[in-house]
Amino acid sequence: MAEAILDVDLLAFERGSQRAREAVVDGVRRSLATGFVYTSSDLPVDLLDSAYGVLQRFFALEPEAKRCFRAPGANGQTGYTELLVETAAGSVHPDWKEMLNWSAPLPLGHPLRRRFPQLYPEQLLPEAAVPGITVLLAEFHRAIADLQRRFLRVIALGMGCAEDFFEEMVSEAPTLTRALRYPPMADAPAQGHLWAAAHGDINLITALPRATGPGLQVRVAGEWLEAAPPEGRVIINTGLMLERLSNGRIPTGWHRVMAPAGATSERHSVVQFCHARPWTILAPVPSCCSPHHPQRYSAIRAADALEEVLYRINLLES
Ligand SMILES: O=C(O)CCC(=O)C(=O)O
Ligand SMILES: [Fe+2]
Repeated sequence: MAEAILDVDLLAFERGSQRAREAVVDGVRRSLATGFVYTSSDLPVDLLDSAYGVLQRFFALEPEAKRCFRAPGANGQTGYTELLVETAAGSVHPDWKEMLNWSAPLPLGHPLRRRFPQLYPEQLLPEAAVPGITVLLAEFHRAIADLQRRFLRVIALGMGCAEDFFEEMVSEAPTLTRALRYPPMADAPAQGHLWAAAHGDINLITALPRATGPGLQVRVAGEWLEAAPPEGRVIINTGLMLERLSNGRIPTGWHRVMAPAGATSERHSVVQFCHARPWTILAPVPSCCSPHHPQRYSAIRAADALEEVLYRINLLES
C-alpha cells in the first residue's frame, strides 16, 4: 500500500509519450491506495481567482441575506445550506461549515431529469445579491467537470478498463460543485464540532482545486496525514462509487477537515463531486475481480446509493 500521496501530471498523460502515459497511470494507481492524488491541471488561475472572489462576497453577507438562497426540497443539491446542517454519517455533531451548491442544469424534458427530478433541481444561485455569479460559477463548474472527466481516463486504464469507460457514465450526471466556508472554531456554539467530521465521499471522484488554508486530512494506514498539495495542484480523492466499481481495489479516500491547533482564521474551499448518471448500475467490473480478488460488492443503482447517503448525512428532507 502506498503511504504517500503522489503528485502526477495529467497534462503529460494527455500530451506525452507512451512511457509518460504509463508512468501517470502507474502513479495514480499507486497513490490511490491512499484514496488521494495530486495532479497538474490547466484550470485557468484567473477563473479560480474570480470564482473565489464572488464566493467570498456571498459568504460575507449577513446570515439573513444568505438564508434567502436556501432551496427547500433540493436536499442540499443546490442553493445555500446553513451552518450545522450536514452531519457526517456516524457523527453526532453537525459540521461547523456553510455551503453553496450548484450543478449544470439539464433541459426540463431530458429523460434523466424527468426520472430523477430531485437530482436535477432548478438551480438557485445568489444572483440578486452577487450579480454575475451565475455565469461565472457555471463556467467554473464546467472547467472542473472537464478536468475530472479527463482524469477518469487515467483511472479507467489503471482499473484494466478501456480508457473511455467512464465517458458515458459521467456525461450529464448530477455532478455537484460545492463552495464551503468554515468559520473560526472559536465561534462554534459548543465543543465537539469539527469543520468536517471524518467521511468518505459518496460519488466516483472528487476534485479540490484550491483551499485558502490548511485543514484537510487524509486517513492513511490508521494515521491522519495533512493533504498539502504543491502550489497550483488539484487534489483528487476517491469516493464510494469508485470503490464499488473497482471491487475495492481503489478504496474510498477517508478524510476530515480540522482547524489547525491555535488557528483563528476561517477557511474557504471548493470541491466538486463527480457523479455517475443516476440510472447507472454500479457493479464491480470484471477486470477488478479474480480468484485473488473475489467480488466483494453487489450491484446498486447510483441514484439509490446516493439517496441512502443523503439520508445518513442529514441532507434528505422529509
Ligand atoms: O474543504 C475541504 O477541503 C474538503 C470538503 C469535503 O471533504 C466535502 O465537502 O466533502
Ligand atoms: Fe469530502
